[in-house]
Amino acid sequence: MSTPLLQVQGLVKRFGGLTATDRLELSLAAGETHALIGPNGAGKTTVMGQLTGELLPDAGRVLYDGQDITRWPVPQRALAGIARSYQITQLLHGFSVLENVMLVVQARSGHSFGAWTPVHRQRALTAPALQALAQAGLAERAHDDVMALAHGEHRQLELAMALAMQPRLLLLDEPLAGMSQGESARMVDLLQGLKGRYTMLLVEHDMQAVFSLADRVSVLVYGRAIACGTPAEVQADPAVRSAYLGDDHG
Ligand SMILES: Nc1ncnc2c1ncn2[C@@H]1O[C@H](COP(=O)(O)OP(=O)(O)OP(=O)(O)O)[C@@H](O)[C@H]1O
Repeated sequence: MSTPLLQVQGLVKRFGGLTATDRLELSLAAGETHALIGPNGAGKTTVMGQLTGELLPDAGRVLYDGQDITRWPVPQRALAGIARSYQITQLLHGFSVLENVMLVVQARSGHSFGAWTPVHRQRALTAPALQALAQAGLAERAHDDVMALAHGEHRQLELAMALAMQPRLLLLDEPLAGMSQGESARMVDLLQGLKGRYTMLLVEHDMQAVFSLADRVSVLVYGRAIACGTPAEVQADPAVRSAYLGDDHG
């Protein structure tokens, strides 16, 4: 069996007396879509933060492509291909959708394009930015001001910006949050189209979406993974049903 793209081993994160991540084990094969679910406060966002490098664990290791990245800072992980898509509050207003994504491409490229002619520079940034927008279903909005986007399109732009990082591991933090039914269905379709091309870790409260998208699901309760398996296995697990899916409540 090939090395998993992501391995989380014995991860622990404490906030004072609270153990938000409790000896977590997680493994994602390359190309897998893995959902992390659990009730409010279970520790899902805290895990995401430790994968991006925004939070440092108190114990345990994070291995990415076989390398120990536990202490790597955020930019190093991003350049290695770990991208997080979550609600971005700092879009550049007054700039187009395309220009906002081009800035991500420029940051990702790691150089200033100083020696390039404007035409070459423009092309080097535009083509990958347009490709990311197309993958996120926003190509036709490329030249509109970001302010003109509807909520669902805003979330698509966040996905495009994560894709512009050319990730191998895509961390999706509640991509359906606040969406209408129609917008959710569109986003699920888009994510369905990305399946297999990226390794994805999905945190999401919409169970219908989770069970339709994920190859495997890990269930977190009080920071601990109480179950991990296919959507069918997890839905049938008695511990999951009583702790999370509300079996006890009919
Ligand atoms: N910076 C922090 N300082 C102190 N406690 C924190 C901090 N961040 C999270 N917590 C606590 O850690 C626990 C896990 O929080 P976390 O946000 O990771 O849960 P979650 O599963 O993402 O919840 P939700 O589904 O509501 O987003 C919660 O009890 C939360 O209050």
